[in-house]
Amino acid sequence: MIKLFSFLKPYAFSVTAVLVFMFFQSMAQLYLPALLADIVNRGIVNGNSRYIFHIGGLMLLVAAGSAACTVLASYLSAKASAGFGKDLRSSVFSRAESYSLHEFDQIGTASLITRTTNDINQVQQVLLLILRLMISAPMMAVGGIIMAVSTDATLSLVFVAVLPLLAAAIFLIAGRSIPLFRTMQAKLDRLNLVLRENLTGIRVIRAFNRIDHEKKRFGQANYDLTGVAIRVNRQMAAMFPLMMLVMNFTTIAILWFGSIRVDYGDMQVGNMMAFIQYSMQIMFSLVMVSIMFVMIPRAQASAVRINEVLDTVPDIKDAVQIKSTGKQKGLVEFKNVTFRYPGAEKPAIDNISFQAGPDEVTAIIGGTGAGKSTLVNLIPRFYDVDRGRILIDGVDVRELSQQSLRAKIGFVPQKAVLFTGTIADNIRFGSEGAPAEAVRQAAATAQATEFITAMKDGFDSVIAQGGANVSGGQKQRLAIARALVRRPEIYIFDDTFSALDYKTDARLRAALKEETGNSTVIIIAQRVSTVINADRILVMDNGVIAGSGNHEELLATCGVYREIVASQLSGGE
Ligand SMILES: Nc1ncnc2c1ncn2[C@@H]1O[C@H](COP(=O)(O)OP(=O)(O)OP(=O)(O)O)[C@@H](O)[C@H]1O
Repeated sequence: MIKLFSFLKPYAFSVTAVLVFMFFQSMAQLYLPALLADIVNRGIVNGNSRYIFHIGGLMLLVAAGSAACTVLASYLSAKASAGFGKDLRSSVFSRAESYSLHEFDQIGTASLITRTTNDINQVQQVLLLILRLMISAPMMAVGGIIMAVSTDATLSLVFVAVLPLLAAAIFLIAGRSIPLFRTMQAKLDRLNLVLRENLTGIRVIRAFNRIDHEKKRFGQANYDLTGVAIRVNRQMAAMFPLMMLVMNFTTIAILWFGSIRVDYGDMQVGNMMAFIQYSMQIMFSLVMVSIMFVMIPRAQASAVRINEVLDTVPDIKDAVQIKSTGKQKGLVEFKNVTFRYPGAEKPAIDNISFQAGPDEVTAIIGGTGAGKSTLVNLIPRFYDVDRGRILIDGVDVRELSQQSLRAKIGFVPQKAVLFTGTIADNIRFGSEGAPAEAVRQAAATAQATEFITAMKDGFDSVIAQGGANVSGGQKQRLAIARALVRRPEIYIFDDTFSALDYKTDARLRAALKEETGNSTVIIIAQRVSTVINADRILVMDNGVIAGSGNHEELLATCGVYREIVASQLSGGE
C-alpha cells in the first residue's frame, strides 16, 4: 500500500496541512482538561468568578480553535484522498488501456472493473482514516499518558492495570476480524462475478429457463458474503461495549482511588476530573488505532490487486527505433508466422506465409477454430507473433509505432461493438471530424442508409448501451461504415458478412469494391458465396494454410476447399 502513497505527491500540501491541523487539534484536546482542572481548583473551589470567566473564556477559545482545526483537517483530508482516488483510477485505467489482449485475458475484464472501482475505494477510505488518525491518535495516547502522569503519578497506576487489559481485548478482536475482512473481499469478488455473468447473459438465462438456478447461485454468493459480514460486524460490535465497559470501570477506579487521595489531601478535585478526561482520551485513541489496524489489512488486499494492474508491463510496446513505411501502399506480407496463445498446447497458426496486396481482395475461409481471427488479429498487433514476421510495405509491424500501424487499418471485428452516442458519433469513431457527407457516404456503402433513415432521428438517433436498440446485422453495418469512413490502406473484415442476408451481403460487397479502390482488403468469411470473387482465397485448416488461389484453382487443387463448397451446397445454398 505504501507504494500507492506515491500518488499522494500532488497533494503534499494538503497532507502536510492536515497533519499540522491534527497536531494543533490534539494539543488543544490535551490542553482542555488542564484548564478544567484549573477552573475547578482555583475558580470553583475558591468561588473566584472572575477567574472562572477568564479560564472559561480561554476554554471556549481553545475548543473553538480545536473545532476549526478539525473542520479544516476533515476538508483537506477528504480533498486529498478523493484526489488520490481519482489519480489512481486514471492510472489504472490508462495502464489497462495499454494492455495487449494477452494481459486482458490474464487479469480478466470483470476483475479489472472491480479493481478500478471497489479496490480503489477501499484504499481511499483507509487513506482518509490514516490521514486523520496518524498524528492525532498516537499524540492523544502518548500525550494523554504524559499529562495524566504529570497530573497525578500515583493515580496513573490505574492505567498499569487497565491498559494491558484493553490491549489484550483489542488484539483478540483484531486477530479475529482481520482474516474475516480478507475473506469478505474474496466473497465480494465472487458476488460481482455472478452478478456480471447474470446481467450480461440475461437473454441466455431466460431462453434456457435458468432463472431459478441463477437466483440460487446469486443467493448463495450473497448469503456467503452476508455471513462473513455479519461475523465481522459481530466482532466489531463487541469491541465497543467491551471498550465502554473497560472505560467505565476505569472511571469508577479513578473516582474510587481519586476520592481517597482527595480525602487525604493528596489530590485536588479538578485534577481528578482532568484525570478522568485524559483516561478517556487515551482509551479512545487506542480504540481508533485498533480500528485503523483492522482496516489496513483489508485495504492491503485491495492495494495488492491494484499494484498487480499497475505492475503488469504490456507485452506490446513501441520499438525504440520506430520506422515508417514511406510511400504508402498497404502491402501485407506474412513470412513463416507462428503464434501460440499463452498456455495453449499447440500454435493457433503455424508457419503461415502469404501476401495480400493493394487493389486485391484476399479472402480467408476455413472451419471454426481454424485460426482465421487469430491471423488477422496479428496485423494490428493485438498479439505479437512468436516466430516469423508480418510486414507492411516491407516494414515489420513491430518496428512501426502502434499509432501509425493502426491508422493504416480499418478493422471490423467479428462481434460488432457500438458505443453510447448517436449513429453519426459511432461512424465518426473511425475518423474523428469526418464531414457529414463522408459519414453519409460510408453508411450508404455499408448498406445502412435505409435503416438509419427509417429511425426517428436518422443519423442523430441514439444508440442504447451496447447497441441494444439495433439488430445484429445493423450493428455489423455500422461497424463497417466506421471502418470505411477512415479510408484506410488496409481493410480487415473478420467474418463481418455472415450476420447479413445474402442480398445485403452481395450488394455490400459490390459497393465495397467501388469504395475500397486500391486498398488492401482482407475478408474472413464462412460462406463460399462471399469469397467466390476474391482475387485470392486462403483456406485455413487447423492453423495452417491448406490451399491458396482463386475459386476455380482451389476447386481443382484443394480438398479442404472442395469439402467446404460441397457442405454448403448440400446444405441447400
Ligand atoms: N484468447 C484466446 N486464448 C486462448 N486460445 C484462444 C484464444 N482465442 C482463440 N483461441 C484458440 O485459438 C484457435 C483459433 O481460434 P480463432 O478464433 O482464430 O479461430 P477462427 O478460425 O477465427 O474461428 P471462428 O470461425 O469460429 O471464429 C482456437 O483453437 C481457439 O480455441
